[in-house]
Amino acid sequence: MATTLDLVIAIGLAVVCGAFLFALARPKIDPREPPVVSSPIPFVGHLVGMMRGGPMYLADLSARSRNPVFTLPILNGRSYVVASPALASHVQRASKTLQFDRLVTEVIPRMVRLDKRTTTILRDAKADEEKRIRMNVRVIHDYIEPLLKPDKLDEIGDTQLQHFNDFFDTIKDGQQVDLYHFLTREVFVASMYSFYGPENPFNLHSELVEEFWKWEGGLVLLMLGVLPQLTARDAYYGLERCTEGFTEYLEAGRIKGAYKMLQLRQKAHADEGISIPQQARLEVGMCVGVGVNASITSFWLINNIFSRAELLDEIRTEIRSNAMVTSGIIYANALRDACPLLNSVYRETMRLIAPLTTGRYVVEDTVIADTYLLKKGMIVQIAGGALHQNPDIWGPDVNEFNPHRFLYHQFGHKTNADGSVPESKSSQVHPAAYRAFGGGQSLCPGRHFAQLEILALTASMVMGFDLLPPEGSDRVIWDPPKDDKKFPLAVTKPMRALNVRMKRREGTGGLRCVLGVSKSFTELKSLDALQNSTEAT
Ligand code: HEM
Repeated sequence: MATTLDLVIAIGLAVVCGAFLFALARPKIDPREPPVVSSPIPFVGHLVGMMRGGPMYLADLSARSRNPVFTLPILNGRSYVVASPALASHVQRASKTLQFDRLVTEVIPRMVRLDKRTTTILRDAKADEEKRIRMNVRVIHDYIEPLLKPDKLDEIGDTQLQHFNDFFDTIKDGQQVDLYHFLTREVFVASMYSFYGPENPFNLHSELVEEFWKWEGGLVLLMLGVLPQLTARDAYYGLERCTEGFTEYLEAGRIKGAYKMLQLRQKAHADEGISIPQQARLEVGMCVGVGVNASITSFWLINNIFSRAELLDEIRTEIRSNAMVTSGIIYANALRDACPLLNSVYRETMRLIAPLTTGRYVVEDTVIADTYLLKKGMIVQIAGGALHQNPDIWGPDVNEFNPHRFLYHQFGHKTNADGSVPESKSSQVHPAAYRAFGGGQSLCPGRHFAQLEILALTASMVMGFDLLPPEGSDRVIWDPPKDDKKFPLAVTKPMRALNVRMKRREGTGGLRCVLGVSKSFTELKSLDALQNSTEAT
């Protein structure tokens, strides 16, 4: 019979053997690599931490480590985490050897379950060797970025705003809604209409809208790929149904009604020999970019404004004075160019809900800032959560919503101890600290469109409606907790419904938000004054 001593010896031996094996298997780290931050659980500790704590896990590690970049040993490799704006810039600039597109071609096939053949086409393993630009990068540079520049948004922006205007017309006075569901679905449906045309799958088969959100909501589990029909059932079948919808759309040639950039993108896929059902999967993936982040951001922006009565008043005054020619028309371009408070609140909202981590694949050993060695085959993460939550960057109120943080500059200012925002250039935040739209090679090409649509939707709500407690309640319970413990593929969602009753403000029936691109706001104002004086005489 084993004695207690035998047991102690056995455990001791096991610990020694375990430590020996661990030391053998541990990756050899070059002293020039960034300092290591270990986890108490070997091999998988950081993976588990990231899965369970999401962006906040990296933010916590960064606060503890206080190094601008550090190394996380994971399995038999490692990942580097960048937590300083200056180093983020260095990583962005080294785009030849720290590649975003290599990572994308690893992630997309898992997201939309591409077959091997299509995955091989996307990865284009010989591209670097043969000095060719991968197809997905070409599509972004040649079609997507140029056709989403501010001066190209007239037509598509007009369609989107028209969709919003029609939507607001259908709202019944006193209608009760869960604000999150209500707004996200409208922004998503409008975006699909504007980008994929009136015959888009979601317009023809409205049940696909919820199928899409089921897929998007279960993406992380789906991408793990362990028996996805069982472990990520809703996401799996949501993706299959949306794929069927897009297959029918492509087979029927309905892409002819889509925005030009998507037609060109689809042609590039077809030219590479990608089959229609596989192209359909790539279109489902594109819908995340086009329709998800802006939907969720609109909700938080509206929550943040309406939950603060004084701020709501100030923003109403700003829009009325600076973006409305007559009481019935809001000029969307003036929202962008002449409403600093609204824009500041927009950016501050995203600072708090978009702790997005951007990755780069190290294709060759690279030294950044003449100091840190990043080894080939590893992944570098620019940790948006760590950067957005750092009091050394943003000031002592980093965790608070400060509507004035971006009032004087789009990069923001580090606040004073009392939360006031200095105007001085010396307190201006480093441009690479703000990660809501990524940066460098992966800077979001849709950011101008996003700003246009989100500000337009918000202004229409702010000027057109009061949001009151639902029947039977005496107050609106604003600020739902954020679901920020998940590994972020998109901006953070709320963890509960936000129920409100929508009351139309007096005299705002027929309110429209339009682009008014052809003339500056000042010109429009003077034209209006002229017209009014002519009418009066
Ligand atoms: C508030 C709204 C939005 C946010 C917060 C956002 C955020 C981002 C971020 C962080 C990235 C870089 C991803 C990475 O580095 O890993 C990105 C990429 C991208 N976004 Fe956006 N985005 C928004 C709206 C849009 C819109 C409206 C469109 C299209 C109309 C769009 C299209 C894209 C595309 C195509 C990419 C991929 C770029 C590439 O592969 O180089 N986004 N977005």
